[in-house]
Amino acid sequence: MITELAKSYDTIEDPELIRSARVLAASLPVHLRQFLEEYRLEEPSALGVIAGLEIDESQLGPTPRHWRDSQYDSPALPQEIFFLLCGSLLGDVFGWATQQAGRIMHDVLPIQGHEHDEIGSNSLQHLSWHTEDAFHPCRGDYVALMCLKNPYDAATMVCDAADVDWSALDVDALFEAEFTQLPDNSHLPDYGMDDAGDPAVDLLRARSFELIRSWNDRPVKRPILSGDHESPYMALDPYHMKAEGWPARSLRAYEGLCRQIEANMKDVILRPGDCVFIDNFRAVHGRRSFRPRYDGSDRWLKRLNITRNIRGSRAWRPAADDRIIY
Ligand SMILES: NC(=[NH2+])NCCC[C@H](N)C(=O)O
Ligand SMILES: O=C(O)CCC(=O)C(=O)O
Ligand SMILES: [Fe+2]
Repeated sequence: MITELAKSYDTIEDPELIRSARVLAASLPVHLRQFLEEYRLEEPSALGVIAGLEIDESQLGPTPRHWRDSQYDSPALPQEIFFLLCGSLLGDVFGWATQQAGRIMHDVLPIQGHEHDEIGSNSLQHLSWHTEDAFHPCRGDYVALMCLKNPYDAATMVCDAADVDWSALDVDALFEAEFTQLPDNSHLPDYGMDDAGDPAVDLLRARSFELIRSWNDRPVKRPILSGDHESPYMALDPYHMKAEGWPARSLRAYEGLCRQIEANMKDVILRPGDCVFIDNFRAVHGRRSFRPRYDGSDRWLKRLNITRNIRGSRAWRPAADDRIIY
């Protein structure tokens, strides 16, 4: 089915394909749809894995040197479609104007020159654990990763909120709007920008970069936890947090949470064909360091952001069916 579908599209970014995704997903096997629906509704785990998708590495060809080189003629288009359909059963996929040139399907791969930068395309330096897009009020409910290659078993790290002993923490303090979360580096023009080839889009993107940059100067105070006090949702990216001026109680509560998260972090090694859905409210994640090769055989993942409430970002999008947040 996905091989047939792939013949009709040039790129996964085709708005017609993205718009049809949930309708097309109705043709996926019922046990798969059931699995994703239970994962979404019951929250049995912060991690849902669909394994067994066929990947022929010889057919994939070399890992691109940059996400910029991957959008057209993708050798993995059938797999990308499968991943899109599965993700669309959890919610609506979306992208950021300020990340990977406003694409919806991201690449996670090591980029030459980024080895020691704090960004997903680094390698020799670990990627410190975080909530995906923690700084943004429109952050996704899920961040999904599909593995195409991982020859040296670089580990993704995940901490499930279910493994945190909330009774030992000052949960009430973490529900208070006392915490400053700054934008992460992947939304900086240096990393995320590319020419759209359309002056109107380029102008909108420039405004979006400027808005996000302005949050560095005037950080908003927000809670780290939300939802149920016994089994809370969390949003934090400590690398991009500034503890300056926080009340002593808030700081203590935050440090206690970070210690627990670090103690409960687990390695998950993605294998080619694994589609991993991370609950971005119930887990934080990161990645261990590895040595990149830059010879075409490097680790290569695809990434999707998924929201259960696309209307929540309507003020940030030019049209109801536009999936890019500006
Ligand atoms: N601590 C961090 N580095 N947070 C940001 C995470 C990486 C970011 N999502 C990226 O695409 O690169
Ligand atoms: O590479 C991984 O396994 C995770 C990447 C990630 O968390 C990110 O790019 O934000
Ligand atoms: Fe991430």
